[in-house]
Amino acid sequence: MAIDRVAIVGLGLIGSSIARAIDERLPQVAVTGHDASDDVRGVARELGLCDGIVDDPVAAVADADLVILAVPVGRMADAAAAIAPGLKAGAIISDVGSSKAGVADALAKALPDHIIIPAHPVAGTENSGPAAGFASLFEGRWCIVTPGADASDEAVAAVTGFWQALGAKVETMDAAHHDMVLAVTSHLPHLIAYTIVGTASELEEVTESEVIKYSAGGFRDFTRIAASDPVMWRDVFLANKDAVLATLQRFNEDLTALQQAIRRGDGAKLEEWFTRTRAIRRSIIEQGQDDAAPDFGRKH
Ligand SMILES: NC(=O)c1ccc[n+]([C@@H]2O[C@H](COP(=O)([O-])OP(=O)(O)OC[C@H]3O[C@@H](n4cnc5c(N)ncnc54)[C@H](O)[C@@H]3O)[C@@H](O)[C@H]2O)c1
Ligand SMILES: O=C(O)C(=O)C[C@]1(C(=O)O)C=C[C@@H](O)C=C1
Repeated sequence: MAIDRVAIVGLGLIGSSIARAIDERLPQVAVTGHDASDDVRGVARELGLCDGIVDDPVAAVADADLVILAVPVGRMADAAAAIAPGLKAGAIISDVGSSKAGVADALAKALPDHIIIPAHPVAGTENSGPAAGFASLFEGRWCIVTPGADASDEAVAAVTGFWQALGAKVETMDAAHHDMVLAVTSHLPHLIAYTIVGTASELEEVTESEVIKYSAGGFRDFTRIAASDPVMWRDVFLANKDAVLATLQRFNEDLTALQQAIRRGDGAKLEEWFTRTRAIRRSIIEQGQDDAAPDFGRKH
Protein backbone atom coordinates (compact mmCIF):
# COMPACT_ATOMS: atom_id res chain seq x y z
CA MET A 1 0.00 0.00 0.00
CA ALA A 2 1.78 3.13 -1.16
CA ILE A 3 1.41 6.25 0.96
CA ASP A 4 1.71 9.20 -1.41
CA ARG A 5 -0.79 11.52 0.26
CA VAL A 6 -1.30 12.07 3.97
CA ALA A 7 -3.99 14.10 5.71
CA ILE A 8 -3.39 15.27 9.29
CA VAL A 9 -6.46 16.19 11.34
CA GLY A 10 -5.44 18.18 14.42
CA LEU A 11 -2.40 20.41 14.04
CA GLY A 12 -1.21 20.72 17.64
CA LEU A 13 2.06 19.42 19.08
CA ILE A 14 1.83 15.94 17.57
CA GLY A 15 0.04 16.76 14.30
CA SER A 16 2.39 19.63 13.52
CA SER A 17 5.43 17.49 14.43
CA ILE A 18 4.25 14.81 11.98
CA ALA A 19 3.84 17.50 9.30
CA ARG A 20 7.37 18.80 9.94
CA ALA A 21 8.87 15.29 10.05
CA ILE A 22 7.22 14.37 6.72
CA ASP A 23 8.52 17.57 5.18
CA GLU A 24 12.05 16.72 6.30
CA ARG A 25 12.13 12.94 5.79
CA LEU A 26 9.44 12.17 3.17
CA PRO A 27 9.43 15.28 0.97
CA GLN A 28 7.78 13.38 -1.90
CA VAL A 29 4.64 12.79 0.22
CA ALA A 30 1.87 15.41 -0.20
CA VAL A 31 0.39 16.58 3.13
CA THR A 32 -2.93 18.29 3.78
CA GLY A 33 -3.71 19.63 7.23
CA HIS A 34 -6.95 20.44 8.99
CA ASP A 35 -7.80 21.62 12.49
CA ALA A 36 -11.23 22.40 13.95
CA SER A 37 -9.89 25.67 15.38
CA ASP A 38 -9.73 28.76 13.11
CA ASP A 39 -6.88 30.11 15.23
CA VAL A 40 -4.83 26.92 14.92
CA ARG A 41 -5.38 26.81 11.15
CA GLY A 42 -4.23 30.45 10.98
CA VAL A 43 -1.04 29.72 12.94
CA ALA A 44 -0.41 26.57 10.87
CA ARG A 45 -0.62 28.67 7.67
CA GLU A 46 1.73 31.29 9.12
CA LEU A 47 4.20 28.55 10.05
CA GLY A 48 3.98 27.08 6.53
CA LEU A 49 2.96 23.66 7.85
CA CYS A 50 1.77 21.08 5.29
CA ASP A 51 1.35 21.62 1.56
CA GLY A 52 -2.10 23.03 2.23
CA ILE A 53 -4.29 23.82 5.24
CA VAL A 54 -7.96 23.17 4.55
CA ASP A 55 -10.97 24.55 6.47
CA ASP A 56 -13.30 21.68 5.60
CA PRO A 57 -12.53 18.25 7.14
CA VAL A 58 -14.21 16.43 4.26
CA ALA A 59 -12.07 18.20 1.66
CA ALA A 60 -8.95 17.72 3.82
CA VAL A 61 -9.02 13.93 3.54
CA ALA A 62 -10.09 13.62 -0.11
CA ASP A 63 -7.45 11.56 -1.98
CA ALA A 64 -5.46 10.78 1.21
CA ASP A 65 -3.91 7.29 1.40
CA LEU A 66 -3.31 7.75 5.12
CA VAL A 67 -5.36 9.95 7.46
CA ILE A 68 -3.89 10.61 10.91
CA LEU A 69 -6.19 11.86 13.66
CA ALA A 70 -4.07 13.92 16.07
CA VAL A 71 -6.83 15.31 18.30
CA PRO A 72 -7.46 14.73 22.04
CA VAL A 73 -8.65 11.18 22.77
CA GLY A 74 -12.14 12.43 23.69
CA ARG A 75 -12.48 14.15 20.30
CA MET A 76 -11.52 11.14 18.12
CA ALA A 77 -15.14 10.06 17.50
CA ASP A 78 -16.20 13.59 16.37
CA ALA A 79 -13.13 13.98 14.18
CA ALA A 80 -13.73 10.57 12.55
CA ALA A 81 -17.41 11.35 11.93
CA ALA A 82 -16.48 14.70 10.36
CA ILE A 83 -14.07 13.17 7.81
CA ALA A 84 -16.18 10.09 6.99
CA PRO A 85 -17.89 11.47 3.85
CA GLY A 86 -14.54 12.48 2.31
CA LEU A 87 -12.55 9.26 2.71
CA LYS A 88 -11.55 7.43 -0.43
CA ALA A 89 -12.00 3.65 -0.61
CA GLY A 90 -8.89 1.87 0.68
CA ALA A 91 -7.63 4.80 2.74
CA ILE A 92 -5.98 3.87 6.04
CA ILE A 93 -7.23 5.78 9.09
CA SER A 94 -4.80 6.01 11.99
CA ASP A 95 -4.48 8.13 15.12
CA VAL A 96 -1.88 9.10 17.71
CA GLY A 97 -4.00 8.87 20.88
CA SER A 98 -2.26 8.19 24.20
CA SER A 99 -4.79 5.50 25.11
CA LYS A 100 -5.86 2.92 22.56
CA ALA A 101 -8.75 0.53 23.38
CA GLY A 102 -11.42 3.24 23.70
CA VAL A 103 -10.15 5.10 20.65
CA ALA A 104 -10.15 1.91 18.56
CA ASP A 105 -13.81 1.30 19.53
CA ALA A 106 -14.78 4.90 18.77
CA LEU A 107 -13.10 4.82 15.36
CA ALA A 108 -14.62 1.43 14.46
CA LYS A 109 -18.08 2.78 15.31
CA ALA A 110 -17.63 6.04 13.40
CA LEU A 111 -15.96 4.42 10.36
CA PRO A 112 -17.32 0.85 10.12
CA ASP A 113 -16.35 0.35 6.47
CA HIS A 114 -12.78 1.63 6.64
CA ILE A 115 -9.31 0.32 7.42
CA ILE A 116 -8.33 1.44 10.92
CA ILE A 117 -4.80 0.97 12.24
CA PRO A 118 -4.39 2.83 15.57
CA ALA A 119 -0.93 3.97 16.68
CA HIS A 120 0.71 5.85 19.54
CA PRO A 121 4.04 7.62 19.16
CA VAL A 122 5.45 7.51 22.69
CA ALA A 123 7.06 10.90 22.36
CA GLY A 124 5.92 14.33 23.41
CA THR A 125 6.53 17.33 25.59
CA GLU A 126 4.52 19.34 28.10
CA ASN A 127 3.73 21.90 25.39
CA SER A 128 0.82 21.96 22.98
CA GLY A 129 -0.28 23.75 19.84
CA PRO A 130 1.15 24.03 16.32
CA ALA A 131 4.13 26.20 17.29
CA ALA A 132 5.31 23.61 19.84
CA GLY A 133 5.99 20.84 17.32
CA PHE A 134 9.37 19.88 15.88
CA ALA A 135 10.54 17.48 13.17
CA SER A 136 12.86 15.35 15.29
CA LEU A 137 10.24 14.53 17.96
CA PHE A 138 9.87 10.89 16.90
CA GLU A 139 13.52 10.08 16.21
CA GLY A 140 14.65 7.03 18.15
CA ARG A 141 11.34 6.92 20.07
CA TRP A 142 8.85 4.08 20.19
CA CYS A 143 5.66 4.13 18.19
CA ILE A 144 3.22 1.43 19.35
CA VAL A 145 0.82 0.17 16.67
CA THR A 146 -2.31 -1.61 17.97
CA PRO A 147 -4.09 -3.23 15.01
CA GLY A 148 -7.39 -5.04 15.56
CA ALA A 149 -7.57 -8.80 14.94
CA ASP A 150 -9.00 -8.28 11.45
CA ALA A 151 -6.35 -5.78 10.27
CA SER A 152 -4.49 -6.77 7.10
CA ASP A 153 -0.72 -7.32 7.25
CA GLU A 154 -0.40 -4.92 4.34
CA ALA A 155 -2.09 -2.03 6.16
CA VAL A 156 -0.09 -2.69 9.36
CA ALA A 157 3.11 -2.76 7.28
CA ALA A 158 2.18 0.56 5.64
CA VAL A 159 1.65 2.31 9.01
CA THR A 160 4.79 0.68 10.44
CA GLY A 161 6.86 1.82 7.46
CA PHE A 162 5.46 5.33 7.75
CA TRP A 163 6.52 5.71 11.40
CA GLN A 164 9.90 4.14 10.75
CA ALA A 165 10.42 6.67 7.97
CA LEU A 166 9.80 9.43 10.54
CA GLY A 167 12.61 7.92 12.67
CA ALA A 168 10.54 5.91 15.16
CA LYS A 169 11.08 2.34 16.35
CA VAL A 170 7.82 0.44 15.94
CA GLU A 171 6.32 -2.23 18.20
CA THR A 172 2.95 -3.90 17.65
CA MET A 173 0.73 -4.91 20.57
CA ASP A 174 -2.84 -5.48 21.64
CA ALA A 175 -4.71 -2.26 22.57
CA ALA A 176 -5.64 -3.47 26.08
CA HIS A 177 -2.02 -4.41 26.81
CA HIS A 178 -0.87 -1.01 25.53
CA ASP A 179 -3.29 0.70 27.91
CA MET A 180 -2.02 -1.29 30.91
CA VAL A 181 1.65 -0.60 30.09
CA LEU A 182 1.12 3.10 29.42
CA ALA A 183 -0.97 3.47 32.59
CA VAL A 184 2.22 2.54 34.48
CA THR A 185 4.85 4.32 32.39
CA SER A 186 3.05 7.50 31.38
CA HIS A 187 -0.42 8.04 32.83
CA LEU A 188 0.35 7.36 36.53
CA PRO A 189 3.51 9.54 36.44
CA HIS A 190 1.42 12.41 35.06
CA LEU A 191 -1.22 11.92 37.76
CA ILE A 192 1.47 11.93 40.44
CA ALA A 193 3.03 15.11 39.03
CA TYR A 194 -0.36 16.85 38.87
CA THR A 195 -0.96 15.80 42.48
CA ILE A 196 2.42 16.86 43.89
CA VAL A 197 2.39 20.27 42.24
CA GLY A 198 -1.21 20.92 43.26
CA THR A 199 -0.57 19.82 46.84
CA ALA A 200 2.61 21.88 47.12
CA SER A 201 0.81 24.93 45.86
CA GLU A 202 -1.96 24.41 48.44
CA LEU A 203 0.76 24.24 51.11
CA GLU A 204 2.06 27.65 50.02
CA GLU A 205 0.22 29.28 52.91
CA VAL A 206 2.10 27.09 55.38
CA THR A 207 5.47 27.45 53.66
CA GLU A 208 5.05 31.16 52.82
CA SER A 209 5.91 30.83 49.13
CA GLU A 210 9.10 28.90 49.81
CA VAL A 211 7.86 26.07 47.57
CA ILE A 212 8.23 28.22 44.46
CA LYS A 213 11.37 29.96 45.70
CA TYR A 214 13.33 26.76 46.32
CA SER A 215 11.92 24.65 43.47
CA ALA A 216 15.23 23.93 41.78
CA GLY A 217 15.59 20.15 41.81
CA GLY A 218 13.12 17.29 41.99
CA PHE A 219 10.06 19.50 42.38
CA ARG A 220 10.95 21.45 39.25
CA ASP A 221 11.05 18.21 37.23
CA PHE A 222 7.52 17.48 38.42
CA THR A 223 6.32 20.97 37.45
CA ARG A 224 7.37 20.32 33.83
CA ILE A 225 5.14 17.25 33.64
CA ALA A 226 2.34 19.01 35.56
CA ALA A 227 2.33 21.77 32.90
CA SER A 228 1.07 19.24 30.31
CA ASP A 229 -2.12 19.98 28.42
CA PRO A 230 -5.19 19.83 30.74
CA VAL A 231 -7.66 18.80 28.02
CA MET A 232 -5.43 16.08 26.60
CA TRP A 233 -4.82 14.57 30.05
CA ARG A 234 -8.42 14.89 31.20
CA ASP A 235 -9.35 12.76 28.20
CA VAL A 236 -6.56 10.20 28.77
CA PHE A 237 -7.64 9.55 32.38
CA LEU A 238 -11.31 9.28 31.43
CA ALA A 239 -10.52 6.95 28.52
CA ASN A 240 -8.04 4.70 30.34
CA LYS A 241 -9.99 4.67 33.61
CA ASP A 242 -9.75 0.94 34.44
CA ALA A 243 -6.01 0.51 33.83
CA VAL A 244 -5.19 3.79 35.63
CA LEU A 245 -7.32 2.87 38.66
CA ALA A 246 -5.72 -0.60 38.85
CA THR A 247 -2.23 0.93 38.69
CA LEU A 248 -3.15 3.62 41.21
CA GLN A 249 -4.39 0.98 43.65
CA ARG A 250 -1.00 -0.74 43.54
CA PHE A 251 0.82 2.61 43.83
CA ASN A 252 -1.21 3.54 46.91
CA GLU A 253 -0.33 0.22 48.56
CA ASP A 254 3.39 0.75 47.92
CA LEU A 255 3.19 4.35 49.14
CA THR A 256 1.50 3.16 52.32
CA ALA A 257 4.29 0.58 52.82
CA LEU A 258 6.92 3.31 52.53
CA GLN A 259 4.91 5.57 54.83
CA GLN A 260 4.87 2.75 57.37
CA ALA A 261 8.65 2.21 57.00
CA ILE A 262 9.26 5.89 57.72
CA ARG A 263 6.93 5.89 60.72
CA ARG A 264 8.55 2.72 62.15
CA GLY A 265 12.08 3.96 61.45
CA ASP A 266 12.66 0.98 59.13
CA GLY A 267 15.79 2.28 57.37
CA ALA A 268 16.61 -1.10 55.83
CA LYS A 269 13.29 -1.18 54.00
CA LEU A 270 13.76 2.35 52.67
CA GLU A 271 17.35 1.72 51.57
CA GLU A 272 16.44 -1.57 49.86
CA TRP A 273 13.60 0.12 47.98
CA PHE A 274 15.70 3.12 46.84
CA THR A 275 18.59 0.84 45.79
CA ARG A 276 16.21 -1.10 43.56
CA THR A 277 14.79 2.05 41.93
CA ARG A 278 18.27 3.47 41.35
CA ALA A 279 19.17 0.25 39.49
CA ILE A 280 16.05 0.64 37.33
CA ARG A 281 17.05 4.18 36.34
CA ARG A 282 20.60 3.03 35.51
CA SER A 283 19.37 0.16 33.37
CA ILE A 284 17.11 2.55 31.42
CA ILE A 285 20.15 4.72 30.70
CA GLU A 286 22.24 1.68 29.69
CA GLN A 287 19.54 0.64 27.24
CA GLY A 288 19.79 4.10 25.68
CA GLN A 289 16.15 4.89 26.44
CA ASP A 290 16.77 8.04 28.34
CA ASP A 291 16.77 11.30 26.45
CA ALA A 292 18.85 12.92 29.18
CA ALA A 293 17.77 14.96 32.12
CA PRO A 294 14.78 17.23 31.55
CA ASP A 295 15.82 19.90 29.09
CA PHE A 296 13.85 23.02 29.88
CA GLY A 297 15.26 24.73 26.82
CA ARG A 298 14.12 21.90 24.53
CA LYS A 299 13.25 23.00 21.03
CA HIS A 300 9.52 23.89 20.90
N1 LIG B 1 1.39 15.78 23.95
C1 LIG B 1 2.01 14.62 24.01
O1 LIG B 1 3.03 14.49 24.69
C2 LIG B 1 1.46 13.45 23.24
C3 LIG B 1 2.31 12.41 22.92
C4 LIG B 1 1.80 11.33 22.16
C5 LIG B 1 0.45 11.31 21.80
N2 LIG B 1 -0.35 12.35 22.16
C6 LIG B 1 -1.76 12.30 21.73
O2 LIG B 1 -1.84 13.08 20.55
C7 LIG B 1 -3.11 13.70 20.44
C8 LIG B 1 -2.91 15.19 20.20
O3 LIG B 1 -2.19 15.72 21.29
P1 LIG B 1 -1.38 17.09 21.15
O4 LIG B 1 -0.40 17.10 22.26
O5 LIG B 1 -0.93 17.29 19.74
O6 LIG B 1 -2.55 18.11 21.49
P2 LIG B 1 -2.69 19.65 21.07
O7 LIG B 1 -3.63 20.24 22.06
O8 LIG B 1 -1.37 20.28 20.87
O9 LIG B 1 -3.43 19.57 19.65
C9 LIG B 1 -4.69 19.01 19.46
C10 LIG B 1 -5.35 19.76 18.31
O10 LIG B 1 -6.57 19.07 17.95
C11 LIG B 1 -7.49 20.06 17.53
N3 LIG B 1 -8.83 19.48 17.57
C12 LIG B 1 -9.60 19.19 18.65
N4 LIG B 1 -10.75 18.60 18.24
C13 LIG B 1 -10.70 18.51 16.89
C14 LIG B 1 -11.58 17.98 15.90
N5 LIG B 1 -12.74 17.39 16.23
N6 LIG B 1 -11.21 18.08 14.60
C15 LIG B 1 -10.03 18.66 14.24
N7 LIG B 1 -9.17 19.18 15.14
C16 LIG B 1 -9.48 19.09 16.44
C17 LIG B 1 -7.28 21.21 18.50
O11 LIG B 1 -7.80 22.42 17.99
C18 LIG B 1 -5.76 21.20 18.64
O12 LIG B 1 -5.16 22.09 17.72
C19 LIG B 1 -3.86 13.33 21.71
O13 LIG B 1 -4.73 12.26 21.43
C20 LIG B 1 -2.78 12.90 22.67
O14 LIG B 1 -3.26 11.94 23.60
C21 LIG B 1 0.12 13.42 22.83
O1 LIG C 1 7.98 13.93 27.74
C1 LIG C 1 6.86 14.30 28.03
O2 LIG C 1 6.60 15.46 28.35
C2 LIG C 1 5.74 13.36 27.96
O3 LIG C 1 4.93 13.41 28.82
C3 LIG C 1 5.61 12.45 26.82
C4 LIG C 1 4.63 11.31 26.96
C5 LIG C 1 5.10 10.39 28.11
O4 LIG C 1 4.42 10.26 29.11
O5 LIG C 1 6.16 9.78 27.93
C6 LIG C 1 3.26 11.81 27.24
C7 LIG C 1 2.17 11.29 26.66
C8 LIG C 1 2.26 10.43 25.54
O6 LIG C 1 1.17 9.82 25.09
C9 LIG C 1 3.54 10.03 25.14
C10 LIG C 1 4.65 10.56 25.70
